[in-house]
Amino acid sequence: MQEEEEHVVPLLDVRGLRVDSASRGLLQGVDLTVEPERRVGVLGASGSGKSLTVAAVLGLLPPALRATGSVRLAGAEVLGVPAARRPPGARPGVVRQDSAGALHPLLPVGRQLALPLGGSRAFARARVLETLESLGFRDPGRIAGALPSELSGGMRQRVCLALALMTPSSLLVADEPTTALDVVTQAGVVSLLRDRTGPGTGRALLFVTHDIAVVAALCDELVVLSDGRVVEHAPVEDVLASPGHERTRELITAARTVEAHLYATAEAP
Ligand SMILES: Nc1ncnc2c1ncn2[C@@H]1O[C@H](COP(=O)(O)OP(=O)(O)OP(=O)(O)O)[C@@H](O)[C@H]1O
Repeated sequence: MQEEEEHVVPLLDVRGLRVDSASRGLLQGVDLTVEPERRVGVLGASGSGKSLTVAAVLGLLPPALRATGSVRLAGAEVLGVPAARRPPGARPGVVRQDSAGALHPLLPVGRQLALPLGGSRAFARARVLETLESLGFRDPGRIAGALPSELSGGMRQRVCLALALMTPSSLLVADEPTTALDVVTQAGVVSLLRDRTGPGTGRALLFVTHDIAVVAALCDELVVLSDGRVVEHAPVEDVLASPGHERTRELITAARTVEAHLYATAEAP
């Protein structure tokens, strides 16, 4: 008897995604899947197509660009459908590099966090305080009453993560969330993302970055984009041990060079 192959339905299934401007092709047919509770890193040099791919997943492509292909999220076709018109499960939570821009500047963060929640005010407040506390805020009541401008960059990034966790979607999209942070704060955000996504959490992660070291610390799989195409998609440890594409080798070599330089600088008298 033939052994039955395990078939996992992807949570996110991007197929043949092309994005064209009036003058040229920007994405040349991106294929990308994220299975439930997996953490997938998307790596690529500047201009390789990471932001456009994420924008298509989030429903944020600029109207002047033409997109074809398919983006299925939690069973729904969502290519070209803005987040507000999608079923709740197909509106991913998002954490971006620009935490200040992602939050309303004049609304206390507790009120912003309560917006996606239904139920009574007391229920929403309890849920907000509990989420803030679970993300390491020692005085969640004070944070809930603060304006975004009254928080540090790292604190704002944790508030954005709290906001993303309020959404009912099983996909969290993180677009360069640690780039603007110092190394210690960066490590804290990576560790929170690791706790809140992956096996047993009910959430998968699509993590976009330039930083291969962060992908190695956080992700199960790595997708490498180059010139608007996926050139490699494999488990992280396999890619690091034996990169299958020239572009991946370049990214790994570049990361090692930076690391070696940092060590040399740190050890210099
Ligand atoms: N609105 C737009 N109109 C025309 N071209 C665009 C637009 N947005 C992006 N592009 C082009 O599409 C290509 C991919 O851009 P994208 O922003 O996805 O790259 P990226 O990998 O996210 O780069 P970075 O790491 O620098 O953010 C680039 O050549 C970029 O110039």
